[in-house]
Parts: sequence; structure tokens; C-alpha cells
Amino acid sequence: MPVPSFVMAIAGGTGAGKTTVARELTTGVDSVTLVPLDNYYRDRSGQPLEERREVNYDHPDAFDWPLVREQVSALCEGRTVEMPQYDFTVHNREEERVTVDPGDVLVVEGILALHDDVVAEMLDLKLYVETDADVRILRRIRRDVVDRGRDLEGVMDQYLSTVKPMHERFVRPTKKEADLIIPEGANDRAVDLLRDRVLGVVEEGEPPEPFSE
Ligand SMILES: Nc1ncnc2c1ncn2[C@@H]1O[C@H](COP(=O)(O)OP(=O)(O)O)[C@@H](O)[C@H]1O
Ligand SMILES: Nc1ccn([C@@H]2O[C@H](COP(=O)(O)O)[C@@H](O)[C@H]2O)c(=O)n1
Repeated sequence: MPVPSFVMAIAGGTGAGKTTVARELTTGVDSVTLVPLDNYYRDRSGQPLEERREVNYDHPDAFDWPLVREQVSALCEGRTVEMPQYDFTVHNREEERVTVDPGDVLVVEGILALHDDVVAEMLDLKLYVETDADVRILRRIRRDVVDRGRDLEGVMDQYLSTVKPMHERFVRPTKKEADLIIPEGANDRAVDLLRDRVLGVVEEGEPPEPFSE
């Protein structure tokens, strides 16, 4: 298995465009390993669905950080992991894990991708995608209703009770940890420049250090 040429994290608020930026930045790279932090929500099989619906999923405590650290570290060392998968419709991990191999580029992506100090030590590049809150909530309403089986009233309640306050308390402050802030989602110029650097590291063997200097 290859040891990744470099490892990046993409943080930002819900609906900011993190997944889109991850895809754009790695276009042309042969082997990319995505580590979506959503897969690392804690296992709540011991809790009834009614309770799971009420959990604050935007607080750092909702995530299984020991497992995040263990698996990111393993992938960085060129080892395969059995990655958990998450089912948003039932607010829980799926029973089956998926075998994930390390690629040339490793991308840790999620609202709190820049939250954990131990994970931060493993990163060559830290990005924060910044998109206005009104754009993000509109994107989220569409996604949660269409893809995640939620109703509009519930999405609005969750946004005001936990998503927004936790964004202000835990997500937005991680912006200061970022090497680069990408404005307005998949900003073409910023993404083009970064993609060239990613390809330079992977294809030409350039050192990843200038990203963070
Ligand atoms: N720059 C952009 N312009 C328009 N739509 C975008 C842009 N970036 C992302 N989107 C759309 O917004 C939604 C959320 O994007 P996504 O990348 O999944 O966000 P996140 O991973 O931060 O939650 C998706 O439907 C995506 O297609
Ligand atoms: N059971 C869950 C778990 C998480 N969420 C929300 O997902 C958001 C993070 O995912 P993004 O793709 O939007 O970054 C986060 O804001 C949680 O509120 C959920 O609704 N239900």
C-alpha cells in the first residue's frame, strides 16, 4: 500500500461545500482516500431512535475521536482500515464497515476537521471553506429533506437549537487553524491553484511543506 504523498483536511460549516472542494481539488489524482468525519459519529446502537433524534450532532462530543485518530494515523502509515459508515436516516452507524486503502492523497473532511490537535499533527495542509450562512442553510434544507429523510420543521428546529450555536462555538473558531481559507465554496481560482500544487506533489514529487509555510 502507498504511504500518502500528503494529507489535507477540509473544514467549514454544514453545506459550505467541503465535499465539493475535496472533489475539485483532487481531480486528476489517480488515488484519493476520503475520510468523511460524518462516518465517525459515535456508535449509538444502545440508544433508541427517539433519543438519537435529539442528540446534538454539531458538538465535538458527538464524534468518536479515538477512532478518527487511529484510522487517520493508520492510513498515513500506509495501512488499510475498516471504516465505519453512517446512516443519517436512522442517526446511527451502519452495521457493516468498508475496507479503505490509503491513496496518494488523503482528505479528512468535516465540520470539525480542524478541531482535534492530534489529527492536526498529521496534516500537511489545513483548509477552511467559508460560505455565507444563508447559502449554507438553503443547501442544507434541500439536502436534509431530499437525501436524509427529514421534514422542514425539524431541519429548522435543529438549525436554530444546535447547528447554528455549535457552528459559532466550535466550527467557526477553527478557521484560525487553517493554512488557507477558501471563500464561497468551490471558488474557481483558489481551487485551480491548489489543484496544481496537489498534482505537483503527487506527480512531480514536490515537497508538501510550502503549503503551510
Ligand atoms: N460553489 C458552489 N456553487 C453552487 N453549489 C454548490 C457549491 N459548492 C457546493 N454546492 C452544492 O451545495 C451542496 C452542499 O455541498 P457539499 O459540498 O456537500 O457541502 P458540505 O460537504 O460542506 O456539507 C451540494 O448540493 C453541492 O452541489
Ligand atoms: N444524525 C445526524 C448526524 C449529523 N447531522 C448533521 O450533519 C452535519 C454535518 O454534515 P455536513 O455534510 O453538513 O458537513 C452536522 O451539521 C449535523 O447537524 C445530522 O443532521 N444528523
